[in-house]
Amino acid sequence: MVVTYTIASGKGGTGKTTLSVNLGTMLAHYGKETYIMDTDMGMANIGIVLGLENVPVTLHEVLAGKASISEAIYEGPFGVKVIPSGISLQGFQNADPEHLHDVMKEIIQQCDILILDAPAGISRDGVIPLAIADEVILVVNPEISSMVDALKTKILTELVGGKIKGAILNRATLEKTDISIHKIEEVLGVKVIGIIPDDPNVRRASAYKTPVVVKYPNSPAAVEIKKIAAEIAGVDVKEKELNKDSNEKFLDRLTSSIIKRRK
Ligand SMILES: Nc1ncnc2c1ncn2[C@@H]1O[C@H](COP(=O)(O)OP(=O)(O)OP(=O)(O)O)[C@@H](O)[C@H]1O
Repeated sequence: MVVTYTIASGKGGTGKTTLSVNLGTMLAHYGKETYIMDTDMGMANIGIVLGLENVPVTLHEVLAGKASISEAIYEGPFGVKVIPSGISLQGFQNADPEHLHDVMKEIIQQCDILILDAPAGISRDGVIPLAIADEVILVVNPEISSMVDALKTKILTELVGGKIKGAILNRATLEKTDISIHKIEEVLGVKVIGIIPDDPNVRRASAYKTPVVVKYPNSPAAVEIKKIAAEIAGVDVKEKELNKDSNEKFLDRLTSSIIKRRK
């Protein structure tokens, strides 16, 4: 059965695109036919982070009725399929998000998992990916403003009949001021399904237009993303593949520090 996940947050810059691209890449690596679609049509980033910014056909043209979806599918790392949105404002203006559901129906005929990278903020168009996915994953940073916006996104998702799978804490640090997992779960009323550390390798990898799980597979952020992907894919990934040993101390320290903290 196909599963569609929307990666959302409310607040901008929490790591939605980073997670969409890296989770999608790993899900493909673990044998799932995975598609990533950039539904952030105004501020499209997936094409940029994967070096697909100059492709001739994007989701914009498909939603404007000028191209078919098969023309807008590109191959990414580990065979993940990518449907970028265009970067031109004209293309954005011509695209009709109301057609997104029909496009999605076509794609799910050919894949196991579809990941929708949602736009930040609460807009009419931004609500569509929250409503049409099977499950929404909230990406939060360990700060109050991120939590407040994630809570709004959760409420909005439920209002439009969507379902939340859980939250991923991204850019976690050992700072005492970081919000604890306990607090996140209490405030959002959802489970935290992954903790990804703040890791300079993420930005380093994006300079090479390559996901961190590919460029720096043993970095702390990559290891945690691989764990989340393995869980979603339902595969038992060997510790060697996760490079658990070399990262164990850092990640264990980070996780227990975050879990223990109470605000
Ligand atoms: N775990 C991390 N460690 C360090 N940097 C990170 C991490 N996750 C994301 N970043 C960086 O944070 C910035 C924002 O990430 P990203 O573009 O994925 O966020 P976004 O939520 O998709 O943003 P937008 O709302 O603008 O679409 C990028 O520069 C990215 O490289």
